[in-house]
Amino acid sequence: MTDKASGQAALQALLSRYSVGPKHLQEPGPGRDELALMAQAALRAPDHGELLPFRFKIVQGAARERMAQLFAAAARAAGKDEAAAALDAERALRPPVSVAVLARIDLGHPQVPAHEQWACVGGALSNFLTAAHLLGYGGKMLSGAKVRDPGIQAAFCDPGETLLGWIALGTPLRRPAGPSRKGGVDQALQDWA
Ligand SMILES: Cc1cc2nc3c(=O)[nH]c(=O)nc-3n(C[C@H](O)[C@H](O)[C@H](O)COP(=O)(O)O)c2cc1C
Repeated sequence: MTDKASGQAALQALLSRYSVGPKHLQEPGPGRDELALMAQAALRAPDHGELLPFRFKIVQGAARERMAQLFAAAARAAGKDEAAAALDAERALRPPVSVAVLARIDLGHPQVPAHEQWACVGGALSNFLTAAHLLGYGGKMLSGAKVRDPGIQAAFCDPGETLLGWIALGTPLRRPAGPSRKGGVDQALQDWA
């Protein structure tokens, strides 16, 4: 429990979170301690059986170059031309920090079905993004067909893991403030009778 005043302030801050795409991110990205706080927030997602069905992998510094090469190779493998491959490589280099999101779903778990584990992964991802926002960073979860590229999967995943994509993180150039195209509370919250 938090006291009401600080809870209201935190809630207002949460309600102002919108995704900020890589085009609108600049240096500096979050540091190691801030990323650890984001991971701590992710760990507060409801997790039936405490299975920890997610992992985050930080891509920063020189690792961004390596990821850019992988993105370009995946683009070529998908039949894209050199200009398109260069654009895909740029996607790895543009955000100051990217964080790969991996799910490890135990399909044979006796108590916790796969959909409950996926719900935890979604909660973790959302908490991570919210923590980034509360620390003053912008972020956006991005995927694309490249998450299914065998070379990229081999580079990021242990056996049995699924690559969801990457959270692009950095200092926002602007604060997006909706409105979202999504439906509102009346669609999301209904009475059951
Ligand atoms: C797993 C996952 C993958 C996503 N991949 C993409 C993507 O490749 N491109 C994209 O524009 N949005 C993608 N999105 C959606 C954005 O991250 C974002 O949620 C959406 O633009 C809505 O913005 P909002 O977070 O401000 O509501 C993805 C979301 C999730 C959860």
